[in-house]
Amino acid sequence: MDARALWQRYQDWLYFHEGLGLYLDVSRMRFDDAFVESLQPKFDKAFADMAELEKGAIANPDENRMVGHYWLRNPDLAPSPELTQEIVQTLEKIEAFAEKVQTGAIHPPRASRFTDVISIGIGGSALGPEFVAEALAPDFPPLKIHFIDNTDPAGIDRTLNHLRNNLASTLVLVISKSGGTPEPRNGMIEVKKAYAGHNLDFAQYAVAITSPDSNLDKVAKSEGWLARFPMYDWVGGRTSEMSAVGLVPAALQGIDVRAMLEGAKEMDDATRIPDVKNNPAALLALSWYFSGNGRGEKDMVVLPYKDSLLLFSRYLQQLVMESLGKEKDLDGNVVHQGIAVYGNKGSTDQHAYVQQLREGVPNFFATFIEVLEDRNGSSPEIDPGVTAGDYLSGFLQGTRQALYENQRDSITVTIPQVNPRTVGALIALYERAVGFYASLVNINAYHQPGVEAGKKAAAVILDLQTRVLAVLQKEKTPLSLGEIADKAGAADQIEAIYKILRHLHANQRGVVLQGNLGQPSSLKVSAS
Ligand SMILES: O=P(O)(O)OC[C@H]1O[C@](O)(CO)[C@@H](O)[C@@H]1O
Repeated sequence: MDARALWQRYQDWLYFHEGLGLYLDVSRMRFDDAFVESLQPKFDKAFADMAELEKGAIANPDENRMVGHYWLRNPDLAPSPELTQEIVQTLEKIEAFAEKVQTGAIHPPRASRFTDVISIGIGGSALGPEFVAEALAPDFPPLKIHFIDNTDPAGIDRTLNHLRNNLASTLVLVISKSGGTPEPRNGMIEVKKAYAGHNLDFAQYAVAITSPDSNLDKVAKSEGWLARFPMYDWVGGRTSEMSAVGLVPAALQGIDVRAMLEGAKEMDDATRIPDVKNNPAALLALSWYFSGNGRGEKDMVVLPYKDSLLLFSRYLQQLVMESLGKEKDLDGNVVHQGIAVYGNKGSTDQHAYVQQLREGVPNFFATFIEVLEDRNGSSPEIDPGVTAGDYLSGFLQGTRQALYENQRDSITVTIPQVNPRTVGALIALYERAVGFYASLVNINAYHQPGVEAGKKAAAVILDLQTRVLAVLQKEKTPLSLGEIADKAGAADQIEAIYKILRHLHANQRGVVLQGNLGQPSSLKVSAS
């Protein structure tokens, strides 16, 4: 296509949301009109499915749940007055709590203000808060946020070491929808011990964000934690940023949560329009479908050209891959769906993997996120008439063009600036696009059966560890791995047993390995 025709295509397909100042350009995805036409029946169904879902239909059949994250930003849409009221009241409660913490009306026992906050959670209970903190927290927030989003002991130590002198003024959020996920539970227990080690009463620092009556909720209630906020069963973890999960940490950092909700609401309104060309989420879903033949054959590379949006790709990774990565479709056929997502930020990535994007395996499509405003205030000139922001803008355009010339398609989302409204809108845009795409490929976007397999397998390993340690404690003489496996009644688990013992040995946990470490079968194991 020559430059003139491309310019025409750009204008023909350009979507612009006036209220948000958001543009979506899908002109560099090479679909034609016939393709768009062919997807129309699927889109008719996707629009109808979405309307049902918003009315409260059970859209997550295996978990028998409604899917209502859209109601969080427009509570009047909730299917019952009780739900509407609950959403409104929770938001008011969050704002009141954040204000009291910031003004010192709620303060820790030994300090006049909370200065820091540790947010403990994983997956949907971490990625949204992390993305939003990186994107929107002021340079000098009223409370500085720190995350524990894993069960990595060294990671937990690092966070606690940074806070060693401030623990007495650090609030702790424990975020877990189920209230039973091992990683946040472990984080909570370790942090609780650290507080006890400093003679601090954890309950006076702790806030729970979880489903009412979950294990976490029960602990928080019985121990009299500072506050508890509800997580609703009709909000999935990966779409929970605008529930208490995301709003509590955001509000504590002084981020305008109402503006975030407003931006999301405006985007939700725009993505309700049942017309593909005038619906930005439908345009995204169409582009994804085109690129990967409706089978996820191409990866989504997300490249925001703005440092503060660094974590957007990580956030989208869960939203897209946990929602779309499914073995079976809604009719039970094995389909192995999904779209792989990765990315970091431009122009930084141009000096890393963009080389492969331009010349290597053409197994992806790019999504550029462009921010029109360079910075708050004016920019110095780097060269005559040229600023650092001009470079950034030039690099984005240049990369988009270089990819296109080499048959690599891309989408560009442009926002006027990174602010609570546009971040709320971006989240809402992708949430809806994922919903539409799931409908196009006929899968349930709202469950995650695959994640359970890993959790169950880990539980089996921990149980095996207990059995193996019991065997070793009884024995006087060193045993081979095979002997331990037999005695533990787990002859078929010898490799797992070896790895458990090697890990315990490395951590001086009462296990000694003797022999050639490179030849596991030569090892003799004893309790120390
Ligand atoms: O908030 P929870 O219940 O601790 O779950 C954390 C994450 O774990 C998952 O359930 C997957 O294991 C995600 O869907 C969820 O966001």
